[in-house]
Amino acid sequence: MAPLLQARDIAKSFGRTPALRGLSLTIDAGEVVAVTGPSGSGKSTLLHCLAGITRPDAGEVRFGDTRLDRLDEETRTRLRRDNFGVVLQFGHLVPELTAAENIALPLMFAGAERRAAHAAAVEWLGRVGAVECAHLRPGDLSGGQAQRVAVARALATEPSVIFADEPTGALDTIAGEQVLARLLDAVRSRGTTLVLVTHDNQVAAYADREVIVRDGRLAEPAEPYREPDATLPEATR
Ligand SMILES: Nc1ncnc2c1ncn2[C@@H]1O[C@H](COP(=O)(O)OP(=O)(O)OP(=O)(O)O)[C@@H](O)[C@H]1O
Repeated sequence: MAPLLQARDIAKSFGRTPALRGLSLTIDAGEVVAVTGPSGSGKSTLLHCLAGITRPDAGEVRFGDTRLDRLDEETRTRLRRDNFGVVLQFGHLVPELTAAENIALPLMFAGAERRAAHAAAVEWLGRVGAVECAHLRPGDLSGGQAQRVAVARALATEPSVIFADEPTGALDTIAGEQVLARLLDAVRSRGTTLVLVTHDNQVAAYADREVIVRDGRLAEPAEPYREPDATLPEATR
């Protein structure tokens, strides 16, 4: 399968603080990849580079055949809007708009007429189990409801990749599991690629693959493959 997202040897510093120090990662279409690692190791910076939000200081980032790191701001923004969905730790919904309007907004940016966008928004709220929230404003939603709305908003434009940065990090276990289950159901049934930053091993366990970031690089697998000890009898190897 052709890789959908590729980072090759990317580096990024903030002032004198190196966040990424030569990291390479390839993600195939339809993969669910969990990005884990210690606090401050560079997970969010990696996500932002892959999503074309941050431009790395060095290295390459590809989405399909397109070099994201070479695009100008305007083209990158358009590409992001057409292809990527983002879910952050605290939904980042527009407080003045209802849940349905929050979801309808990106659909209208993408060219949908208001009434059709609203109907689609309500349908998406149904799919994430939050249809009762349609007319509520973010201030009246629970944390779990707000994250479901944020998930619905990210999914509604039918992006090929969803980038999620600690999407359940602010929720209790049960609410977090429900949000995650809806997100995973939706991406798996549509073949959407999901890049999920999490510090939670239980969340990472739902992914097809876990990559660990340490000090701005990918860590070696925790338990690298070891050759069986040839001096032992076969049955005990
Ligand atoms: N906008 C910024 N300005 C200055 N320093 C930054 C900025 N973003 C990240 N950094 C620094 O870069 C390093 C990596 O940060 P990053 O947020 O990518 O790590 P992380 O693994 O996602 O951390 P956490 O799990 O705590 O969210 C840290 O030292 C951080 O302080």
